Amino acid sequence: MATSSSAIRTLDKSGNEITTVGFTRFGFDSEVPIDVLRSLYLRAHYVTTASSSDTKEEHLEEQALHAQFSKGHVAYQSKSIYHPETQSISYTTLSRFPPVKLLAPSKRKRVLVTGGAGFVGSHLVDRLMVLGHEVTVLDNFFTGSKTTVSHWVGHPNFELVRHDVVEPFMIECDQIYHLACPASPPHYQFNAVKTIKTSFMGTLNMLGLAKRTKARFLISSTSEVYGDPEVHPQPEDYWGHVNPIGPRACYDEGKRVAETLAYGFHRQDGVDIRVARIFNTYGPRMNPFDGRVVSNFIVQALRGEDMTVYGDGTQTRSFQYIHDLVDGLIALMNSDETRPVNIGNGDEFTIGEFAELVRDIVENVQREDGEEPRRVNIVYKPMPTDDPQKRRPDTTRAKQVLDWEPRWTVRMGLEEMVRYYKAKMAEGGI
Ligand SMILES: O=c1ccn([C@@H]2O[C@H](COP(=O)(O)OP(=O)(O)O[C@H]3OC[C@@H](O)[C@H](O)[C@H]3O)[C@@H](O)[C@H]2O)c(=O)[nH]1
Repeated sequence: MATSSSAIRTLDKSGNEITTVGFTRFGFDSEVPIDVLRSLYLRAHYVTTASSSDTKEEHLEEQALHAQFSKGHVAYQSKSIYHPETQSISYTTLSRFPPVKLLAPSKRKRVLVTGGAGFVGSHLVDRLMVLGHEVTVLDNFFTGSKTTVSHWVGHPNFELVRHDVVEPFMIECDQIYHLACPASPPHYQFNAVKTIKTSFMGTLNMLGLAKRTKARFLISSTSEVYGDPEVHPQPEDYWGHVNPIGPRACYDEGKRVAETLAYGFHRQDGVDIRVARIFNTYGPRMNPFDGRVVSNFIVQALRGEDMTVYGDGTQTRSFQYIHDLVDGLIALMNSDETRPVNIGNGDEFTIGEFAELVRDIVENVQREDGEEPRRVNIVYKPMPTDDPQKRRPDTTRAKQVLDWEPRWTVRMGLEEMVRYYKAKMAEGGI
């Protein structure tokens, strides 16, 4: 097994090295070393029984890619074995779980994460687990995947339940992060009725649970509640500009009604609610084929395919890295703020500029890895109906009430995500 660990240095917006993510806010410590998290999302999923020298070389390369990040956390690597001759895998669990904090019972929370096997959910779960809490994941695996959290299966603090939130669910818990809902436009439009049903009935069921158990309830709302905004950047008191009958309505109107439900339960029944309006977020474990712009662009550039810009590429988005979002969600959950709070990064790009940035970063990473990059073309495709023209969060409230602001530059986050997809490709996962 390769032991190279020339770890990649990640610098934050002020030029300081990022070695940990999280912080202590409102008496809740969310800080964990970034290497431990990386060892979970950048770990190799299996080792190969090398029958040919070719396979062995490929495998060593792939191990080296993972090792660059995980600084030798090999103790937590899977020992599953891939047999190339028969194209089969002998699965094992992790050789050892990563250490989790030993918390006093008064500090240990029982946390329910709906949609915990999705992109955002799985990173939140990793963080809460390493911090020493008891975590239950509910997921119907429609867009989430068991593999995103399978490294915790069997841990005494962890439980994974296949369940669809449109059906009621009962459990004792202290905090509920309600994330369950497809989030990528092609996925949420695939079955529009199911999407709005998930937002409405799922949120109704989980608010009912919060009411019964007196758990604190955080809903993951979205920048899409602002629709195609006429105010820029978007503050939380902007009511939005949403087409109630368009193809995006199942998601944006669904999230708006979910917020309405949350405030209904808050006012009528005293449910302790938190509302996070999440802006475009990207990072490892995003499904490479979920159709959103960051995953599409990186996968296209890595495969040497044309990068598809929709419309003329003048529409804008502001992109936040997953660890900043998780910091913001945990800070909000543990704060006293019951008003909606935007969680997003203010670095705004036109989609045309963003395509060029992603292409440059992919080429740089390929060069650093000693490969000859092949310049891909940027091509233009029709603009989807009701695609918002501009989007940037006003994060004044998050700064004031949570003392939170994004630390990751878009470049740093993209580099890590490109390396993650590269490693997945080397492993045959893409
Ligand atoms: O291949 C692509 C994909 C997307 N795009 C464009 O890139 C922009 C961003 O598209 P995405 O699909 O990534 O995301 P959107 O901003 O449209 O929606 C997102 O908003 C916030 C979240 O709540 C959701 O995750 C998602 O709905 C859009 O203008 C889209 O048309 C491309 O130009 N090319």
